[in-house]
Amino acid sequence: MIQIFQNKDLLSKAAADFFVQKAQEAIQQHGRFVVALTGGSSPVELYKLLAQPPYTELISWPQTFIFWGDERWVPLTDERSNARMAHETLLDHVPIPAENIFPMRAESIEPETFALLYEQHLRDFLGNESPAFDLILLGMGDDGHTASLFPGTAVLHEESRYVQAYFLEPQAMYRITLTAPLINLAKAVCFLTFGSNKAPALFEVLEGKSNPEHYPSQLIRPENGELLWLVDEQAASLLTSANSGNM
Ligand SMILES: O=C1O[C@H](COP(=O)(O)O)[C@@H](O)[C@H](O)[C@H]1O
Repeated sequence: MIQIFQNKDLLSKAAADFFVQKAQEAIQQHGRFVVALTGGSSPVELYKLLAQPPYTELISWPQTFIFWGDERWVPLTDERSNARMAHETLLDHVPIPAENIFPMRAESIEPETFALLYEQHLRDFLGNESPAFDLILLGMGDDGHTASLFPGTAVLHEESRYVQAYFLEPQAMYRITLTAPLINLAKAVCFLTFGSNKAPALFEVLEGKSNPEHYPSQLIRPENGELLWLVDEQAASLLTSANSGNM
């Protein structure tokens, strides 16, 4: 489902409503809410909203468990860290126990080893049979990447591993990412996409030919879960109206 908003503020409010709804549903159904956060610029407003009333009071933070969809392999204090941004905008301002937060980073360990450990932890935490997050938040880059699933990378072809680390040559840094097979087990996946710079890729992802090698966001198709695209009018400017619902 695609929902189109006049601007980023309305989109972020809708994302906050969706987050609260998924948190309340999950806690009512199985006593906890397990979510993977996204990095980048797209979720900043959402995280700030979740840290404020009325949203923050509608979420049971002690029953909320935070993972990440991807990370830059940099120290948690580095300004490029997705976890640092989430702490600054959200996690440092809500009553969530530190032991409920699982950043994709540890010191004194190789990224590939860390990815294996993170995957094992997720399998233990979510259940090995079908490790399904209650919600995965995603952004989409101007090039159609999502999480750290970048165009032309081998990780796009991953079929069995749920977390992978690899060296991303153009950025000269390691990336850690959930893979498409794990993301597609989620009960709900929500993309946040705004700005005219995203319009060409959004058109290709949603209405272009199947080409996940160039537009990795096309890989995200939850098997049994809900897929929601929250998009602003600028990002949606190239979509046909048949594909969208304006809000
Ligand atoms: O590298 C990344 O980029 C994507 C998209 O970022 P945005 O700034 O366009 O929102 C993001 O979803 C991902 O978490 C991040 O590591």
